[in-house]
Amino acid sequence: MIELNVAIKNKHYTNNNVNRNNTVLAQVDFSVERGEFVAIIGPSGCGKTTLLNMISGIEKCDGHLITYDKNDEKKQEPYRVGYIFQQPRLMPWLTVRENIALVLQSNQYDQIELLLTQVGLAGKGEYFPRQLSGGMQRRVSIARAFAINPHLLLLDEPFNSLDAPTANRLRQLLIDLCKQRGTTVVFVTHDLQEAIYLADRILFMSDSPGSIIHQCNVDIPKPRQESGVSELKWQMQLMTRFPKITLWKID
Ligand SMILES: Nc1ncnc2c1ncn2[C@@H]1O[C@H](COP(=O)(O)OP(=O)(O)OP(=O)(O)O)[C@@H](O)[C@H]1O
Repeated sequence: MIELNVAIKNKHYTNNNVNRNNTVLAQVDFSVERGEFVAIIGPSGCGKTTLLNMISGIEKCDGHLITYDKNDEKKQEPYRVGYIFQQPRLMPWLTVRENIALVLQSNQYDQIELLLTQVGLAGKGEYFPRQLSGGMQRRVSIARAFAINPHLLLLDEPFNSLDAPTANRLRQLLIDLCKQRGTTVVFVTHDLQEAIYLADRILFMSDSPGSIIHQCNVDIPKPRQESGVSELKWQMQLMTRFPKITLWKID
């Protein structure tokens, strides 16, 4: 069953200061199945964040078609989209618990402890963001996104600039939470190995203006081992001539 349909003819920004239109996306068409984990990979500046912003509704997209599935058992509820940004974007003056409570109704606060335990932050609810490491702050942003139990979760290079073991632990945490809840995911990255480790399907974006130029299913059982991921990475590189590769080790 289709969860998300995207049909964007083109998206441009008007940069008044240089009196120019900048076309960022052109002919971006794809669908995502319910419960599917799709990674979108492309070079810096090809429009990945813009695409997520359009899907989430942060960015206006008049005339484009972005439709969500309102399936039977959930159709009485508002459609919920979670978004994990490149930076954790926590409110520095609020505690961990208060940062998560921001997205909840007061009758849902009892979930917070369970979420903190699930992301490995039991007992850290009264800490302020400045008292946490970078990896712990990302865990809070993951807990906050899952707190609304999203139908669709969008992630924009959420594990950038973390050391490899921390990033690997958070990737596994993401896989576990999505599996438990059956969350549909669109995950943006510029790291092919990360995409292969996480995704059921990878969409490759061209350089600016961005459009989808290839797609590949990742038919390796999870949990994925480093050898299988590396082998598929080289095959995909050959097939797509995708130039930007970051190597990291799966532990
Ligand atoms: N609000 C804006 N106004 C004008 N131009 C913008 C705006 N937001 C993004 N752009 C331009 O759109 C293009 C794509 O930006 P975007 O952030 O979507 O790319 P990206 O693929 O996510 O890049 P990265 O991987 O480096 O994060 C860039 O040329 C950028 O300058």
